Amino acid sequence: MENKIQAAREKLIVALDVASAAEALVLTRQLAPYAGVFKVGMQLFYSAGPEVVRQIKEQGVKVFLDLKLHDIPNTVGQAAKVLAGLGADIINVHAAGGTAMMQAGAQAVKERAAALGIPAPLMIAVTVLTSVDQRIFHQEMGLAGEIEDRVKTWAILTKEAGLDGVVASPRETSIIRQACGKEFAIITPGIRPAWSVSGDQKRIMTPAEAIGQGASYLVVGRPITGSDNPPAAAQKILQEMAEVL
Ligand SMILES: O=c1ccn([C@@H]2O[C@H](COP(=O)(O)O)[C@@H](O)[C@H]2O)c(=O)[nH]1
Repeated sequence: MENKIQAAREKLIVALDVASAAEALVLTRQLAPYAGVFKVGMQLFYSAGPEVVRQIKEQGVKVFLDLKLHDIPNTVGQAAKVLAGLGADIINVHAAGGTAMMQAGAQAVKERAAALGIPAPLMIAVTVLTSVDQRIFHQEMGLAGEIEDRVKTWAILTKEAGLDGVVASPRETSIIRQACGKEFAIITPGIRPAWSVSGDQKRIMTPAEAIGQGASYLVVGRPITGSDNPPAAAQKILQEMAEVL
């Protein structure tokens, strides 16, 4: 079982959606025994600045820099070059920006990492946000068809553009895995243990279900960070993941 707990730890990403480096570092120290990767999103990055990436990495964990770049190819390439220099282990763009945009980001990241002599971070594309359901997809976004078909199309586009994987709901994991193969990274937010509330997340699964579907990584934020006892919540999730590995 200890090996399975370790394997689950490598797959658990904690979303540090907090307003300061101090809060993020307290959570990282408390939760590092249970999670191998910590996610810096827009709230933390915009409030604490780039230095927070290095501070979190000093705790001996990996960093997923979740800034979801989405702009014209030149702008994304230049921004990705800056982000690659921060030492993050995972960086992302939006698949909706298209092939040229994704390639510009991926190429800039590889070149920058090579110039610095550091390992290139995984370059990942966000497909359809997990807060989107069929109604929002059709009526508000004006998009036709089923969400899972769009996710599959964008996952294939992402792979063909040379990126390493996608962010998607755990509900689309098996369809992506079939289309893109076992080496393709599938990062799944929208994780809700049975004992937690869904909040703004729409396309959700439990940690055990997501692992059972073949997700590479599970992103969990509020069920852990919003709990009265974050280490206990993380341990419970880790145990649930390990049981199906
Ligand atoms: O489709 C997406 C893409 C990114 N996220 C991010 O994941 C975490 C989830 O946090 P919870 O508190 O567990 O809901 C959050 O940082 C999002 O920005 C996502 O949820 N869905």
